[in-house]
Amino acid sequence: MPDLVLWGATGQAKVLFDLVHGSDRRLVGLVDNRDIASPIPGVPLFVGEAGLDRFLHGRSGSETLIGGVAVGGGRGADRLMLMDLFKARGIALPTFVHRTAFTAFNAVIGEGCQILAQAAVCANVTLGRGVIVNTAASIDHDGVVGDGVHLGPGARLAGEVTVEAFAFIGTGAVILPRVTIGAGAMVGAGAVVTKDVPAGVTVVGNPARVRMKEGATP
Ligand SMILES: CC(=O)SCCNC(=O)CCNC(=O)[C@H](O)C(C)(C)COP(=O)(O)OP(=O)(O)OC[C@H]1O[C@@H](n2cnc3c(N)ncnc32)[C@H](O)[C@@H]1OP(=O)(O)O
Repeated sequence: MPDLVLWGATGQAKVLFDLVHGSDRRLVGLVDNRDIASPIPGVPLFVGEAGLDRFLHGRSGSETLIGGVAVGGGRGADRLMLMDLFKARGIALPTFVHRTAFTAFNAVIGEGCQILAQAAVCANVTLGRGVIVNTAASIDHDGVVGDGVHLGPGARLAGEVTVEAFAFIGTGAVILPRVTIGAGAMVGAGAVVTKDVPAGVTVVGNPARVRMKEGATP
């Protein structure tokens, strides 16, 4: 039975703990940059990289150690950086797929992805590294989703949608067919995106429009 260590001790850690519950993976440690109480009874929390190294040195037994990064929101770049930090210590990064999720036989799923309860990753979809497909989110046929993207709960991508690296699609957003969401863009919860979204901007509403910061000139 592999032992699992998670970086991140917030809601996403609770979700991944539930995902592995009853499986052959056993959560044995949490790491977080903050010195907080462990949110999971009986699972110790270690603080920062130094804490991770203390945890590793204190381990006994021969169980394989695997890692997961429980960092959600729009923090895809942090997620990939923390994955690399685990890899540098020889900790493998499996993909987590909830038992109720659907993944097509020909979907290509990158290292360290998290596909949560009732999510759907459909035919010919490609996911990069460290992608979160949150609860009941779906990516229809031929979707291409870049590294570190997060699709929030219930987000719906129609066919042939592209989401570039580190974009964050909010809860319940809908992306129409063949649209491209640019790198690092943020799609607000509930938005309906009908046209391509440039890199780095935030869009909200139906139809989705770029949200201007106060004082910004259009
Ligand atoms: C399991 C999980 O929970 S995973 C996490 C999932 N998280 C999400 O889905 C969150 C997605 N985030 C959002 O939708 C955010 O509201 C954002 C990114 C669009 C905007 O966030 P902020 O920049 O902090 O905006 P802020 O809350 O200050 O609101 C600014 C204005 O935009 C409006 N607004 C904010 N979000 C939205 C939205 N999704 N749709 C329409 N309008 C919105 C606000 O009402 C406010 O309007 P006002 O100025 O007229 O009062």
